Amino acid sequence: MAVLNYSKAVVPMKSMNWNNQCLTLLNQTCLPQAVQMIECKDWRVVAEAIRRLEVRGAPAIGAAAAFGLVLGAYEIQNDQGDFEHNLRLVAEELKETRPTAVNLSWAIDRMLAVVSRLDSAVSTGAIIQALEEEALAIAAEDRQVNKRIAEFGAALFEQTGMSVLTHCNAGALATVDFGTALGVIRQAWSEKRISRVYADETRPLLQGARLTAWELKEDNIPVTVITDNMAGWVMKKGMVQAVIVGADRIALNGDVANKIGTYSVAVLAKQHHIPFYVAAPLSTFDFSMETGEDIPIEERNPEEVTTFCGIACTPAGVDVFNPAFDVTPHHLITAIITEYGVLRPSYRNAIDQLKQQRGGI
Ligand SMILES: CSC[C@@H](O)[C@@H](O)C(=O)COP(=O)(O)O
Repeated sequence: MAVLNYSKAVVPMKSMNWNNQCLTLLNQTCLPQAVQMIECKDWRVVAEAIRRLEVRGAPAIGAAAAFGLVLGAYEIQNDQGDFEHNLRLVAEELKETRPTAVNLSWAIDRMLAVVSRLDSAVSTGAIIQALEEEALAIAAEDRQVNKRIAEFGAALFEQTGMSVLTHCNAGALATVDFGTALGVIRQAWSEKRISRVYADETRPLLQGARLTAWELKEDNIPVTVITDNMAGWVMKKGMVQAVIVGADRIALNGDVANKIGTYSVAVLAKQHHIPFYVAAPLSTFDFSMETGEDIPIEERNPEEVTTFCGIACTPAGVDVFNPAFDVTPHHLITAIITEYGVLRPSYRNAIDQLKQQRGGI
């Protein structure tokens, strides 16, 4: 694995780049202290980067895994045995890197569907080319989708100069570019509808304090970082007029899995009569899941909780519970902003209507 350190001036704020059979990832575990790129020429490096959260955020891990599969295809092209069978083994390993964000399996399934559609007589080289084109399409579409989400979402902020609260990081880093919740914020800021963002620090891995604050500062959007336990007081004092977050998986009834702590923020927003918005592309919807009850919740290494910046902050050997996500029930969600428009309760009906309009999804 090659690691490159960049000066700030030459880094476009994009989470990844594909060039000449190499996926370059902006290493998010190093931010904000260092801007470091990881060069992935082996699909296993991509898989490890997803596991370690070097690349993270639902749409970003989907796109990274798609490029990972292309790297896998290049590697196995001269192997003994059936190419498609071996490709599916790589696909399975990539899919298993993180369980909650459905964009990961969505992207891998979309890649495999390309292979299934091709004539069986087609050469391995042509299959790889088709896979590479599909991965590039997934990445390119992500930006366009986020721009559409941003336009629909910004219109929800009807006054000028509003303050909003966000949790975790649903920005350019968490997508290929621009972001979902932070995309809406970027757009609303440019239209002067939003004047300040409160960023929950988002324990245990500080995606809010490290990543959201970094992105917003780079864009000169005023941001105030608060610790997670301050959100209620900030709402009580009337300091925020809306909450907007991203999502990792949305069930048919509108239940939303997102970074641990999102549920608490939604409960607080309800108590303070503050609208709670979710911004997510259709690739984050899991149409096979009736409710959020069935969404698999990733549990991560206890060390993420027992240490802070590498220093032990609990007694050795203490029991730890470390779910990376929680599920916010649909009744706490004011609206879900997608690239096809704003969905309002009942989400089941709204999703059905969307399906009908699009002739299936
Ligand atoms: C547009 S990103 C939406 C979500 O993926 C994001 O809010 C989130 O929960 C990310 O969790 P992470 O564990 O950092 O991958």
